[in-house]
Amino acid sequence: MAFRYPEARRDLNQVDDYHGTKIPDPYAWLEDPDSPETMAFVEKQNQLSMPYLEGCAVRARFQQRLTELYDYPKFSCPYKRGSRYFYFHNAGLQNQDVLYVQDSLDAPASVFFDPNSLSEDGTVALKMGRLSEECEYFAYGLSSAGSDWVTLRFLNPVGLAPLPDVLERVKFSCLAWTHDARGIFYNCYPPQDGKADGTETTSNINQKLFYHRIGTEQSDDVLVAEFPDHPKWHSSVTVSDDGRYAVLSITEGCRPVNRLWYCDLQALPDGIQGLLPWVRLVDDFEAQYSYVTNEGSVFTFRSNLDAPRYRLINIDIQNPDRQNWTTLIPQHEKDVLGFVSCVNQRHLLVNYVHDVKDVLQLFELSSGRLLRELPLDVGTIAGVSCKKKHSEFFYKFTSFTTPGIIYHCDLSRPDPEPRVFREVEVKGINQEDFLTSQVFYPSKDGTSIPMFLVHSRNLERDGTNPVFLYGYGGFENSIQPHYNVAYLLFVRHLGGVLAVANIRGGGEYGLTWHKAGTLDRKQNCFDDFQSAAEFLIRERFTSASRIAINGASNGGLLVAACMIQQPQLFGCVVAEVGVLDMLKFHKFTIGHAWTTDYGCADDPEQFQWLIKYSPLHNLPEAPYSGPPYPAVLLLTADHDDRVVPLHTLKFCAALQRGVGGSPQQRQPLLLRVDTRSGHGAGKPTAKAILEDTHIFAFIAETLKLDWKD
Ligand SMILES: O=C([C@@H]1CCCN1C(=O)CCCN1C(=O)NC(c2ccccc2)(c2ccccc2)C1=O)N1CCCC1
Repeated sequence: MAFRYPEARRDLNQVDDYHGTKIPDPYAWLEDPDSPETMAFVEKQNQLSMPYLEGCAVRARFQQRLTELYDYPKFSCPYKRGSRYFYFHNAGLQNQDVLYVQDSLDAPASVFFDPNSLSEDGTVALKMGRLSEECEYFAYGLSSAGSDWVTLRFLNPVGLAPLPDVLERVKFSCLAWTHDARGIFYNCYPPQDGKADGTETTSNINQKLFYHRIGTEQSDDVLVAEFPDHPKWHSSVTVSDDGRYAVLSITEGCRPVNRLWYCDLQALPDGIQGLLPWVRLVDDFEAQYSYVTNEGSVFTFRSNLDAPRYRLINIDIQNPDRQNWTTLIPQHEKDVLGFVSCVNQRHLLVNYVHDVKDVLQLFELSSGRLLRELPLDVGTIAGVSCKKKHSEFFYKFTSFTTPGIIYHCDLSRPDPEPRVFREVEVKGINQEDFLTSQVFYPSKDGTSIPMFLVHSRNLERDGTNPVFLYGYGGFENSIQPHYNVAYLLFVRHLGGVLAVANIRGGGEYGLTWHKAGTLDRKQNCFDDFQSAAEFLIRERFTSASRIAINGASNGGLLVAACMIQQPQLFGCVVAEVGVLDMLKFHKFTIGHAWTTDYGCADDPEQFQWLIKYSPLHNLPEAPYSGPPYPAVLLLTADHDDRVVPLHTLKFCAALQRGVGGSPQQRQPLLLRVDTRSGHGAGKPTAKAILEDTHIFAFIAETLKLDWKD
């Protein structure tokens, strides 16, 4: 059935000039989230989309099964702090995970912090938390309605008495106690005009680094670093394992590179009283240096300096010249060095990523010698808990079909073997029903791209199976196997194939893989993703009209751009919180940080890159007579201050006008704007279940899939 889409005013006077090229922006009025006209547009879109989504044939069935399956107990690794253990737990359907504490691993646990008590709808989330070294205080950051804005508060871990200290305007912040527990390093932004609740689009610049002393007012906090000449810089402090140094990492945007400054806190005659006398160990943006540990003046960093797959280097800050730097663990010839943590004083817990699958090894800190490999199935390490001063550590394993297994290893034992500490089962779904495989397919330029496939064991490769193809492709973000019950329901009850394409732009093979999907090579991401669909069709898993593509954030850009480039290749597109206006993204909230992957339209050459694929600027104009577009579901939310909703609102208006008016367009082009919700982090379980239900019900409806028990 054809749809009548809401009329959206086109302001034909709104034309921008990019280095001589005139670009109309008729829906620019949708950039004001508070205008009555924008609010009316959102309301009309929801009035069209919500009845359709609620009316999808499998919606109730999917929601019921998803709720049942979601309702399994979730645990984080335990964290030993002081003499006690802390861990996050969710009974199954709680909106937010709860932080528990126990005196020993098998002692009864009690609630330490329960964010669920802080809001009726579960939209207040615990974004960050940090106990001081000897558990004198617990600092924690709360965010509301999905916004990136955080309010920091403190409580006494014994008795849980709240302290009066409150720190506001915190965002993208570190949280680092000095070991004397007298105070904490954190970041905040200067006051701004207008709202700061996550519905505003105001640019986030001039982030500063402060030191807050417990028991004082935020207005008395000590400004310890600021960069007035570099408004886009972010800073982040780590306090060294021995408590002596404040290690400062400075980034500009999202490139995996940073300056590395430090301050010897013991050398401060009067303690932290003002801007710190930072020593600039590395004062350029040529590479990334992440603090691992230090033995006295010898610091170990994970770095990509001359090592796109990363390596460990040692820098003696007494002999800081580059020619004195040494390699502790050289770059692996194929695998990417992932996280590295010091444990048991003299060991390094080292993660490698081998063809998108995790490996865990133990090395000797003093020599960089490999001691042993820790047993791990094919999948992903979803969490690690260890400290230099502890001999024991925990790690959590997950995969597409394993919800979570937590291992415990104590290196002080004579035979330190990891043992299963906790394994959760999901009732009602049988791991044996699913087959996970990894394939490699050629992209347009011949590059071999890995892709995970999950489907039922008895799948017929007759070209008729529905496919849910997911991708991201940016910011060095690797998409590794992860447990998602909605994916498993799609496979089990809608007879689908889950496909996760590890396209360029991610970090799957290190920096070269990331760079190959950025700036003037961004089209590689789209080629890789379209090639994934072509591969699945060629290999007779499916056919174009049975393919649903999904991506969020940078992944929303991915699927929107691929749809526009090859509308006949897909049957359904679900674009979540996407970056869709590539000419203006840098103007809003933290968008300026993404120019490291995308470039910026303010630059004439980069404008030429962006205008070629920007979804908002490459949609067909009415009257459209090309191939019908797939069914489209666009999702965004009113408190998304990471990727502001205006991207999706403008794109929706242009899509419904450009394509929606065509008589050949039978599939729906819908937008759903959620409320009291944001980019994704901290989303309450109830909202997550409803959103996944809408997504898969929409896919089932538009691909005409039947539920099979
Ligand atoms: O949300 C995003 C992107 C993807 C990764 C994080 N991100 C962000 O936009 C994160 C925004 C805040 N942020 C920075 O601007 N630099 C980061 C950082 C994050 C990842 C990689 C490098 C730097 C930072 C700040 C302080 C200290 C340390 C790091 C950070 O968190 N996008 C939305 C759509 C396009 C990209």
